[in-house]
Amino acid sequence: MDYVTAGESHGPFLTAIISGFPANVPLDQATLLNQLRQRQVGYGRGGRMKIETDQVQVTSGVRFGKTLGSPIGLLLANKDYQNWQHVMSIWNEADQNTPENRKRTITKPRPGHADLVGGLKYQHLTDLRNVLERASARETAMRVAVGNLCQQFLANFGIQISGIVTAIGQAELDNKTLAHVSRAQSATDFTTAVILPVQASNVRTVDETAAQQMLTVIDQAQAAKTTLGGKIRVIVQGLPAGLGSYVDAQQKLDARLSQSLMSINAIKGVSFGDGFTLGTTNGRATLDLITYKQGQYQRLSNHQGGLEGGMTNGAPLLIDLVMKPIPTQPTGSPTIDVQTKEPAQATVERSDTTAVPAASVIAEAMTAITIMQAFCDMFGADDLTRIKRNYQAYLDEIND
Ligand SMILES: Cc1cc2nc3c(=O)[nH]c(=O)nc-3n(C[C@H](O)[C@H](O)[C@H](O)COP(=O)(O)O)c2cc1C
Ligand SMILES: C=C(O[C@@H]1CC(C(=O)O)=C[C@@H](OP(=O)(O)O)[C@H]1O)C(=O)O
Repeated sequence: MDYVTAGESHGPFLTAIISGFPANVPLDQATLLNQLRQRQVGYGRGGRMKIETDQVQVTSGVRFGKTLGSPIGLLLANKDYQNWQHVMSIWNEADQNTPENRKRTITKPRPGHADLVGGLKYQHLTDLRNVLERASARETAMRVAVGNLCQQFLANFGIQISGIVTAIGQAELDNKTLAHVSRAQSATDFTTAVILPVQASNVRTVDETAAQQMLTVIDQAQAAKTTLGGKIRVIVQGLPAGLGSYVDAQQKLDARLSQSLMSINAIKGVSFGDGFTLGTTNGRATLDLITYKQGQYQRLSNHQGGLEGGMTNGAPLLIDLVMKPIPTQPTGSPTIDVQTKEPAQATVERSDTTAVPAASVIAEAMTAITIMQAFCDMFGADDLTRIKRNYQAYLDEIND
């Protein structure tokens, strides 16, 4: 299974083509649309999210609610395109010289964005909009759609992925709450508790008090005309041991997950299990000791985050991400105009105060894509029933 997306932030559509998605997988449209909505509604988003109501259309590869095994086409209209038709004109060269377009031409690169280096690399210095339109995180709407189809596939095997906000700026979940959501004493404890964010808060965290603090720091940042980043924990429950491999660098699942999660805009770090604290702990305290109970190998702890040697070990995956603060500052930031080479203020368009809640949804999607790829590598990718048979045979073999 693989996919490609296309689309500019203010262009007419985002599109995706997914190839190699197995046949006969039931898909639910409401689940797909709800996941897209989750990406949009996070507290701290700017004006753009008031314009859009992301509604993805499935254009191929699905019939009567089930996949056909043929490429799945997805189409998502940017409502904001109505306001940008001339600026984003696809064929009409004359549109380049309208006063409206001249006003929207960008020559003052924003630090923290792809603007400057993208302009140098692709020869777009006369209008950096040619860079930022694709570098924008708008494209992640389509990745969430692709990822949700993967989540729906994985649900057939009891695999559940939760992306939870653990910090926004200084407002952080306390250690006890963090431990509660992810560091139970044995691997089996995890499978009983499905982790869901507190829905009402719109910050996708798991604790009401922390949610209130997060809302407050977002309001404070907005009032102070600055922006915030934060942290996210992704938890994957219900995994079999053995996804990924130790035999080739490219097959290592921790490496593949890192690549896919780091590809989310503004994510600056990924760690697994106890992560960076492993570097300051002694070895004995970090081992997840092995037991054998009721015909299954189990672990007494989960310091490694469910991965050993590039493979899942049957414990839940625990992945932490850090997101930098939104780079565009409401008051602008000093830069250099690439036409005049003179100091200038970077271009400011409307912007989010924070997008950590949205990124937690995108993180679920990227994790689902990578896990599904590893799953299909191992159990096949043609037909759901056959994949289920292969999966069951493997479980019977390793659990005997
Ligand atoms: C969901 C989401 C929304 C974002 N919204 C904005 C925004 O409104 N303004 C902004 O400056 N950056 C925003 N970003 C971050 C930029 O896209 C990102 O920092 C930029 O493309 C540079 O990429 P890098 O930070 O990965 O190096 C957002 C990121 C995500 C994931
Ligand atoms: C459009 C989305 O996020 C955008 C990501 C983004 C950026 O620079 O990454 C900048 C903003 O775009 P605009 O300039 O149109 O307001 C965000 O709104 C989205 O998440 O769907």
